[in-house]
Amino acid sequence: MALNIIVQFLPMRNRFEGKRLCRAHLQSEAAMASNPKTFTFKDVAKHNRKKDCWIIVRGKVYDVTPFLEDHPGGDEALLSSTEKDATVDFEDVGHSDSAIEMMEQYFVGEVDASTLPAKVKHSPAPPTQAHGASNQSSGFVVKMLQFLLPLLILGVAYALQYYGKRSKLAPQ
Ligand code: HEM
Repeated sequence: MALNIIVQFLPMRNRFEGKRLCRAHLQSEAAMASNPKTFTFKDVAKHNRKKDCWIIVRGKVYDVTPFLEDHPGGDEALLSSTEKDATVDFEDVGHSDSAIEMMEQYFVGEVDASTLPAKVKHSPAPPTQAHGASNQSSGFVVKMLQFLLPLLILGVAYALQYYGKRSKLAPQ
């Protein structure tokens, strides 16, 4: 029943998008929408080439091979998003609503979340105590030099002037 409703709806959607699809295609598309295929991460990661490029975004798998040439962000952005969970990369770009709508046509299934590789933490390690201390002391030395250097120059200038005068006054 649900499948029939989807099959009836899909031709309208595809006519609107200017596509002509046969009934068998529509039925398989409808079946996939109601019962998506589940892939392991390893299976998806195999599709990592220009001629066969799959990406994972928010747990869903997209075959973006036909979109590589047309992707406004370039094919490299999509190719470098293979073999990983590209959700963060995708979201960092701030894709528009129309980009998100476009994704639907490349949807091929879902990824088994338990097969995804563990997330790598990219946050920088907190500075160690010794590192922080050496930074603080070098900052202090720089400040002292900034204060002392003009005084030192003044002192030398004064001393030169003083000894210059004395040597002039001294009997020949
Ligand atoms: C099925 C998946 C994707 C679709 C349908 C898609 C679609 C689009 C579209 C329509 C744009 C134009 C701007 C917009 O409307 O937001 C765009 C830009 C872009 N996309 Fe994607 N994209 C996908 C996946 C990705 C992924 C995984 C990356 C990885 C980083 C990516 C990187 C970019 C970049 C860098 C831009 C250019 C942004 C700019 O110049 O401002 N896209 N994409």
